[in-house]
Amino acid sequence: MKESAVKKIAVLTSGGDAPGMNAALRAVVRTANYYDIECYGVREGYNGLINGDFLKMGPRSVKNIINQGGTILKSARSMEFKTKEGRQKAYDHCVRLGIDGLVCIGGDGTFTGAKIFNEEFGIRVIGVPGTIDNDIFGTDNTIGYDTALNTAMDAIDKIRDTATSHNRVFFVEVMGRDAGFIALNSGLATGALDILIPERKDSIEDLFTNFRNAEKTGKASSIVVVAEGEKLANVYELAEKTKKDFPDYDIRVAILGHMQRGGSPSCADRVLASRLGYGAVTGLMEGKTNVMAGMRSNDLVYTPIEEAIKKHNEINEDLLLISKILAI
Ligand SMILES: Nc1ncnc2c1ncn2[C@@H]1O[C@H](COP(=O)(O)OP(=O)(O)OP(=O)(O)O)[C@@H](O)[C@H]1O
Ligand SMILES: O=P(O)(O)OC[C@H]1O[C@](O)(CO)[C@@H](O)[C@@H]1O
Ligand SMILES: [Mg+2]
Repeated sequence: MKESAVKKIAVLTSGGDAPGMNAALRAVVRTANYYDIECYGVREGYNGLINGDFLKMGPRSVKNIINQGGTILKSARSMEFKTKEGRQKAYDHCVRLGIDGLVCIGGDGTFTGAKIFNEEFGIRVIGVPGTIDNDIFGTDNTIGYDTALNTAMDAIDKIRDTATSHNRVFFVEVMGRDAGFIALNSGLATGALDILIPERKDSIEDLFTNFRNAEKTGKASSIVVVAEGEKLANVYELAEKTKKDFPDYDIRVAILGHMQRGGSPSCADRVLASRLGYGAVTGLMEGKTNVMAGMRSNDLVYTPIEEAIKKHNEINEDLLLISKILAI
């Protein structure tokens, strides 16, 4: 490899934590070490950058974390980084330490911040997609999504046991403030009667038609999976509306919540995190900046951050159709 474009890099985790962030951090630190690049960890996302909360990291600083959920660097949603003054403080710390490249592990908000930081101060930045939401263009999956999906699936399977035993209808809310990927795939995987996601315009009449069709085939219990960001109504309102039209239904609501963000990363997430962490460091070394390292069709690819956040991963409408056909 020709001479590296960076000599001293920093890495941070930001936004909602995601299983596999630690595996990505490990990959960044150890790849940097392999290529003789100094590496600093930044605590608590962009807040640590603003407050100068850096720690020098070497191969042993990331021992025993490949299998750990959460992020040992901790994460934050930093309001101050959204201000010019906050970013100036962050840049001053980078200059003081001689940081010439920054690896930002997080979601679309984290990438937006990284892009602005790069454009304002010229410091090299590279994004690693770490979010359970899977809402980033330029990578087939984001780190943490597979684990969260499996956590949601396991939980809904358990709800199915009790729903079936009591002939009940369950509205289950899964995470995704603006994205329906977890809802769509966990719903398909658990045989949900209906799946409601923010990317699609849903109607209560369609939902009720599904209930009626299910009744006709003798279905005695049902699960409806609803993304947190569903626009039609939240799970409690959906349950209330349904009860009005179907007074005989015994309805319950379950919100899976933050359990979906925790836990040991799946094999797929650990492999993805290792490959993208490696790709982030080698990308910076090759002089890449303002891009995200992603995995598409099993290949490491770099996408401009602008595209990664603007294009948003597309929902596969076929999955909704398949789910509808198979659920009744
Ligand atoms: N417009 C912006 N300008 C500067 N910084 C930003 C901007 N948007 C987001 N950030 C920074 O990125 C952080 C993380 O963003 P956000 O809270 O949206 O999470 P995320 O990275 O999208 O992850 P997830 O959606 O998985 O929780 C914000 O708290 C903020 O510090
Ligand atoms: O933990 P917080 O800050 O309430 O954020 C919750 C949001 O974060 C996410 O889990 C993504 O990290 C979204 O799915 C969810 O809407
Ligand atoms: Mg986000």
